[in-house]
Amino acid sequence: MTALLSTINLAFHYPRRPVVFNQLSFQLNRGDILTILGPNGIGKSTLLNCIVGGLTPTAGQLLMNNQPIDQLTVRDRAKMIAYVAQQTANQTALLVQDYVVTGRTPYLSFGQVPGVEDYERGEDALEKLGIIALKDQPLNTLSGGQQQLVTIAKALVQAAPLIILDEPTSALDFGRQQLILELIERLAADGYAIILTSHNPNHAFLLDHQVGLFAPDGHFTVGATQTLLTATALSQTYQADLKLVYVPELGRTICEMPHRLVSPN
Ligand SMILES: Nc1ncnc2c1ncn2[C@@H]1O[C@H](COP(=O)(O)OP(=O)(O)OP(=O)(O)O)[C@@H](O)[C@H]1O
Repeated sequence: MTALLSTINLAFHYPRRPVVFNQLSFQLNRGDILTILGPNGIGKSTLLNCIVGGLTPTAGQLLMNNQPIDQLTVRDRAKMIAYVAQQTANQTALLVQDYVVTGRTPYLSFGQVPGVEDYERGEDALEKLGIIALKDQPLNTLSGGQQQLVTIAKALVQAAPLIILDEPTSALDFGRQQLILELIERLAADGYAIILTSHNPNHAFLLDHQVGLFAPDGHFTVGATQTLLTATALSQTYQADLKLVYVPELGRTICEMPHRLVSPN
């Protein structure tokens, strides 16, 4: 079977800076979820940026359906990959519904304005994310978490088979985190492939698909959550003493910090 996305021996370094990653390979098919974990500053966003074309890998290949991604036009790439960058405050005064519908740009010809169907898709996405009530509000009047949900809605209307989410839950409360993780599961069940980054290993345990784990030396390993995420691997990754606990009520393992952060004398 042809993989939707293949990264083959990918390497990257910023100009005059050390290597961020090297010999990085993995494949992703429709229906797959890859949760990327790793310490701060290790290269998670850089890897995503290479995949979406914001950065050019210094070595290796990136293929989409066996075709080099850099041979796709910008428009075709946008039809294949929807990308939600790490959350920063968005100062645009566009109304939420008008902003979300810009996700339809790859499907519009030059100068064509979005039509009723595009707006309906936008409303659908806002409904899915539970924020339809915000549709007439200017984006720059929303909270960080609300903006994060809006940018995910924009990615959904792009209707690309690969959705890349850089820390999609970073600004969200517990309930909204659950909503996004459920949405990711539903999208995968509908045949989308999803790559997300997270600082919370429990997101990987909850999603229970594939994990991409950056070690502190930049080495990247991909595997099934249950196999790859051992207490030793996670403690090494985060340079912390972490415990894995099986919780019968949840029917799964969770990752926790030790009971006491500082032992009593
Ligand atoms: N534009 C840039 N120029 C030079 N170095 C950069 C640039 N952007 C990032 N870096 C460096 O590349 C490395 C990887 O950064 P990246 O943002 O990919 O890490 P990350 O794993 O996403 O981090 P975090 O979890 O903190 O968001 C870091 O050492 C960072 O300082």
